[in-house]
Amino acid sequence: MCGIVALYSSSPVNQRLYDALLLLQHRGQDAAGICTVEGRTFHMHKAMGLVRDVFRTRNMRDLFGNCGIGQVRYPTQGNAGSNNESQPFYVNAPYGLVMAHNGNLTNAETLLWELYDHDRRHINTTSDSEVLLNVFANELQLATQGKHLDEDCLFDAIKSMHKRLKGSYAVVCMISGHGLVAFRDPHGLRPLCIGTNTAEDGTTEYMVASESVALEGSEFKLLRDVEPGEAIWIDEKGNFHSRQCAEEVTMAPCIFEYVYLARPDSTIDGISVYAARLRLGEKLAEEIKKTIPLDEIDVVMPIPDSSRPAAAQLAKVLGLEYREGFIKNRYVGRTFIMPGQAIRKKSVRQKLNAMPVEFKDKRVLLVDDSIVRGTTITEIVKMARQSGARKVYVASGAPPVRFPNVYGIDMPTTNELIAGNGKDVESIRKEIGADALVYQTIEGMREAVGGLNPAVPDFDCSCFDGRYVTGDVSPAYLNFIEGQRKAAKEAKKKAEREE
Ligand SMILES: O=P(O)(O)OC[C@H]1O[C@H](OP(=O)(O)OP(=O)(O)O)[C@H](O)[C@@H]1O
Ligand SMILES: NC(=O)CC[C@H](N)C(=O)O
Ligand SMILES: [Mg+2]
Repeated sequence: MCGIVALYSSSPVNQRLYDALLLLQHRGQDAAGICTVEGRTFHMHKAMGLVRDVFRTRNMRDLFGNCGIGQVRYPTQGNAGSNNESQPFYVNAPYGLVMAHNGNLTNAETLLWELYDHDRRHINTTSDSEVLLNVFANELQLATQGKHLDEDCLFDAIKSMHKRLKGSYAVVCMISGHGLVAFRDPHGLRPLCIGTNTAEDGTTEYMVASESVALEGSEFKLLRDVEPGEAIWIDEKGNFHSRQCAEEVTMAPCIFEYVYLARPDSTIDGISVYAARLRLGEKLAEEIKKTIPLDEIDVVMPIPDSSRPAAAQLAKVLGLEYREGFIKNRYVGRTFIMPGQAIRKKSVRQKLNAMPVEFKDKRVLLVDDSIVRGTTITEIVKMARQSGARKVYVASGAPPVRFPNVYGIDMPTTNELIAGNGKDVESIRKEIGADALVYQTIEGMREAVGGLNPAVPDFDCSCFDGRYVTGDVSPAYLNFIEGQRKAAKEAKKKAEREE
């Protein structure tokens, strides 16, 4: 889950791309990059770090042009912590292409060898996004052979590309001299929306972004979501074209966007993330009623930040007091999307601090949006007890996360999940040291989110139910990923020892 953005305007875009990336920062903290185009020349700056650290005034000044794309990265494949794998990626033929990707290709390995052996293309990193760019480049090259690039050949190229790719991909791309392209995979796994604005000179400006919050922050109006499988093209003259390019479309956006990933003030596929979180709180309240006598709970507390709407609504529905017992250090980023378990663990304590006055002799119900590796909640339960809580109950707005995610969230192996390998709730409760543990049900979660837009027929809930909508994720593939992860960890340890 990276954040991506594209902007087409009649005036310079550098500052507004920067501002949009700041609004998407919660989607990726590893690296950031912007590429603009001036005439046929690309200007790019990208590096590891947060948006505010990556871009200095001198870098911003060099980003000339009225069209551009940007990305904030949260790595899922390839090297985390590598400057070379920050995005956008560039390839010089055909035309000159730059691309930013949110998602994860599940057949990157196969494509890599096809690109070497058959398409004669060189990939210089271990990122699946560079693979994706080169598949697109190859298909565009073939579709435009002996022709000028027009709507038909561009969309034909995307059609052929969809046939080769597996996994999740929301993409923004610039073709030098030919404008801006954006597309979404046939399941719509990762979000992508379009907004418009009327510029001072009366022309229409377009922005495409992972989340509507990025559009609104730049005073754009949300036009609509990009449909699963659809591609849009804003040509060099500013004309808008769109076409469905996938043969089979089965919409199933990732439900985890609503649970945790997206900002609450975004609307994705017609569903307000905030409204979804309130309803997740209501559904969770029903489960609590079945498990913990309400007169044994003195106070409900959120684990800041993402669980706040659900916890507040849950407290309201149950008629319980809602208090903020944990204060968040606003200068520490999101813990879950940090690379490496050691840094995640350390960050929880740096990020959240308990206020003893809210805990002393109380029976507290702590609500989090999700429990994934259990890093946060294990520390938090300890902190609540150290602060004098008499009883510590825990409730999770999402069901147990039992299966790896292969569509752009970094949970690649079952063994690192606290509920992995079918572990029962009682064992998890003991492991986190809570007096009671209540999870949302899968049906409750689906109803809470899906009930807000019946036009979304299905959701990807693979990390909860093990059903992978792309149909190509076998146990052998999951083992392969697990092996890759282990090898990467060992290589890193070895490198550290040799340093
Ligand atoms: O079980 P874990 O592996 O610890 O992961 C789950 C936790 O991580 C996330 O918080 P995070 O600190 O990333 O962000 P937030 O401030 O948006 O809640 C999420 O909201 C849970 O609190
Ligand atoms: N989370 C994402 O969207 C990651 C994009 C890409 N797979 C990478 O690792 O850089
Ligand atoms: Mg959290």
